[in-house]
Amino acid sequence: MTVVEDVQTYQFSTRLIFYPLVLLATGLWLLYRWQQQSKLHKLGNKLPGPLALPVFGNALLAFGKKPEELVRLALDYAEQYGTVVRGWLGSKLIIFLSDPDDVEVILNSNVHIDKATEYKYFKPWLGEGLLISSGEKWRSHRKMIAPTFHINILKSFVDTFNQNSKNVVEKMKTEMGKVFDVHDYMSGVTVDILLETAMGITKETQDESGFDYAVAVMKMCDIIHQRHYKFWLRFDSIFKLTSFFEKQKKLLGIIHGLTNKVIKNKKEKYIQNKSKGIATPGISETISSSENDTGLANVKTLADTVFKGYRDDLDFNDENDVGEKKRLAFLDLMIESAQNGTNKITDFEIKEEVDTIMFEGHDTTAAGSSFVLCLLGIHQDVQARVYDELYSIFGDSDRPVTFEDTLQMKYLERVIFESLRMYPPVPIIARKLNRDVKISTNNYLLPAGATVVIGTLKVHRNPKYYKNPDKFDPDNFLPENTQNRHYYSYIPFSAGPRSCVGRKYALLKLKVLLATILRNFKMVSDVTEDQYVLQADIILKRSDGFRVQIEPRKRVPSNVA
Ligand code: HEM
Repeated sequence: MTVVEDVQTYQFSTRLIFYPLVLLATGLWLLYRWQQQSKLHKLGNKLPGPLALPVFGNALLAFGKKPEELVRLALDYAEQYGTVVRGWLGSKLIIFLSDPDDVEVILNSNVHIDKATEYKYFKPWLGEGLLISSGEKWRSHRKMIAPTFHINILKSFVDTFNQNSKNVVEKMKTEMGKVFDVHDYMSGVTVDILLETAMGITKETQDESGFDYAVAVMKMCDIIHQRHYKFWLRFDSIFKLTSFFEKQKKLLGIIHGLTNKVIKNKKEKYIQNKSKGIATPGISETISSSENDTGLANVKTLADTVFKGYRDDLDFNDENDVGEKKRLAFLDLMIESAQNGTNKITDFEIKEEVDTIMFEGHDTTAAGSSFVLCLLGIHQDVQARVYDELYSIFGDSDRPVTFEDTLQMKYLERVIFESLRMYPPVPIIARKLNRDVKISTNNYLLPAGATVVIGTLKVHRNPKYYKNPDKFDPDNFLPENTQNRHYYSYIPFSAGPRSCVGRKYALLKLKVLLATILRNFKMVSDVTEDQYVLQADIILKRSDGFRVQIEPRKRVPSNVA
């Protein structure tokens, strides 16, 4: 090659690189200028938050971080910038809120009820079930599903809660004297309970697939969580090229395998019964009359005070009980509605709702109960008080828990509430703003198009509402401390029209399950709370594992033991 040819080749390859680079830089600059002019950016940039880079925004802050490091990062920013923090994920505006007044504006609204676009990663798994759906579909399904967790239906579940709690106690006995992860046991038992209660699948027709299901759910949550904070995984085209996609396919095979089997069994049973002229058994009649006999109708629980200001449909459902309706458990109602056309729901929609309830109904309570057991292992004085309360109700008897007993478990209830305060199983709630909204902090105007993220963990640790917010203290829920507290300073179940439909189910189940475990075992833990490594997955977990030990419980008051 001659020198002239050399120079020509060099000039040609330089142009080949130079011009596309200029074009790309101009494109990015124009995009940046356009972003700066838009209303979303103008209003977004008035909010406090870390310095954002052109085009990337703050996306690189999460780069290379492990899930457990993200909790610390989020809390540090909240510390630095206050109760309103803005972040840019590229051109996407994310606003973190943690002041109860601001939280109330969003959660108590009938306008800002659409879930953030980030929930779309759940779609291959949950479809458009209640957790994700919006508009008329959400409204009509919520109206149908919320009453299936009516208090009268829940009372009929108490025997099943007892039986399964006893089963898990038997299984846990094999761990005596060892350090073990109690979450494994709580996952298994909460899946079994859901299958038997909400889904109406009897023990005889269950197999071991419940545990595989629970493990698959945990792994699926991890993939979805990674898609939230690793921005390149947000693009389906890139995600499909990664190993996560293949893993997700396998996990969904296990998860949907179980839910499809559950629906198929139930449907076959319904059709069989129908051909024999047998109607699906309802629930209300027997329960309403037994409740009146014991005079329990007016007994108020801590939940009645704490959640009074939530203004959701759960209390309305209970207080406006006509008493004569035939009540059906969740899946019975879905199947019957689809078969006889009383409520408009297709087979595909039933599947979406079954997947949603199976997930929301087990993983949350598995985390909730595991946190309580670990905390009691640390706070022996609190555990002794819980045990004494249980002893005063049951003495040394081994009898099962009744619904009436649960109404007397006042201290255990405070312990559960305090644990849900410090370690809320659902650590964030995210909404998409379809309209501009003014919040009370500095009268900020949050623009339509932004994603609002409510950091429950932060809301629950506000020193204005909790004297020692980082200290585990069940007395935070003494009547004198709850009476005048801002309702939205405690939102483990969210609040307003999109609050958790399973709240009452969860609290009743937790009482029966925990009471049974604590009547049989003393929890011990040598891990202190400041050693917990929290992982703000979809569900809050300890990435160091829920490690505890158990000792056999002597059935005598704690000061005699
Ligand atoms: C300790 C246990 C539980 C906690 C802490 C909890 C918490 C929550 C929270 C915070 C939400 C709102 C989520 C959001 O807006 O992104 C929610 C929604 C929901 N939960 Fe729960 N939950 C629990 C147990 C249950 C149970 C046992 C069930 C069912 C059996 C259930 C079913 C649902 C459903 C279907 C929704 C969606 C409601 C809607 O959007 O209309 N949850 N839960």
